[in-house]
Amino acid sequence: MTSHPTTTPVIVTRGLTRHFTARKQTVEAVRGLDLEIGQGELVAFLGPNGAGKSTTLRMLTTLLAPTSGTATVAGHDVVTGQREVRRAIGYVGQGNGAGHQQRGRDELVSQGRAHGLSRREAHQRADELIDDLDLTAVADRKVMTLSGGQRRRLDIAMGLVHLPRVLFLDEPSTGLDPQNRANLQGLIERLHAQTGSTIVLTTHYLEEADALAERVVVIDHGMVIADDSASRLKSRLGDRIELTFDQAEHADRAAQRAARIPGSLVTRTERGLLVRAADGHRAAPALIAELQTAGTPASSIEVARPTLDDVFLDLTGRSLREANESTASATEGEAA
Ligand SMILES: Nc1ncnc2c1ncn2[C@@H]1O[C@H](COP(=O)(O)OP(=O)(O)OP(=O)(O)O)[C@@H](O)[C@H]1O
Repeated sequence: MTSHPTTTPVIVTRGLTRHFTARKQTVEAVRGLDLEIGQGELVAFLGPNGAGKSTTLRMLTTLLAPTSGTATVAGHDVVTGQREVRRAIGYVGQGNGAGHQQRGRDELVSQGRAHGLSRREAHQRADELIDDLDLTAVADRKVMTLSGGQRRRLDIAMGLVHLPRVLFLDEPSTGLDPQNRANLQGLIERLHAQTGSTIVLTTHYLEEADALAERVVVIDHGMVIADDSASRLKSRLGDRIELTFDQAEHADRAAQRAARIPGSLVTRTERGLLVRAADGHRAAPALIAELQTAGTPASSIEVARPTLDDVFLDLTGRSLREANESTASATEGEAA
């Protein structure tokens, strides 16, 4: 289940663990993470709220010390080589990094100066980033007047000022509308292609992990439960063919026929059959034709390619979409 980087690892964790104790209760936020991420990979940590994604990121960015285990980033230990790690990385947290009253351009220049660039270099770098992150029209406005999407782009620009080898983005598109989310994803892909730097982001959006990441590390209850490309994770599960029949004996005969589809897994349902097969979408037309010829036609058929939510459901017995929705409504309830 684990995919190994083909390039030199830039992030390595061994048994990385973090516990929190609050009101005499211990929360095992991250439980023994073993990961290797290669130079230039674009990786998404995907998991429901509270899975341990941010805690992992905060340990990798030296903001939080591990309870046990080790992690190295760009060859430096996150505990003993904090300063070196910080120099090698950019980190964009969930909050906004730029000051509200400042202009975006000034914030970028100050950030460059803080990283040791000369005034001229800092201005030059700010210009480049404003261009790269589509901020030209708004760079001279006060940060507080920017839209959510524009602020996220400015935050990412802030994280990139010092040309980091590794960029960490904690839930970059949370709170953005679908259009801005899509724009931001396009931008992250473009940055990755342009700079070749390693990008690690956390998300609980299935579509985002699917569309963006070359590698999806699925985290649940503080542990890695799957680690591969989205397409491989899904293809292992197989397409889903759902057939319904007017007569039970037709379904019986169809089950025998469907069992001959290579690698298929056939289950009887109340009204028919559920078939899982790697190339189900290709096998389905022949199956329908055969059932028709045999005089046992299906009354309806639905073919669906698996989603990452199906993968999560298969691994945990829970839907990630529902897990997120229930946490969101619980949080709204608390806030009310
Ligand atoms: N400072 C803290 N004190 C106590 N518990 C904490 C603290 N930080 C995180 N936790 C707990 O650790 C667990 C993992 O939290 P974490 O923020 O890493 O999850 P996450 O996967 O990033 O979730 P989200 O998508 O909501 O950001 C949760 O149960 C959370 O409540």
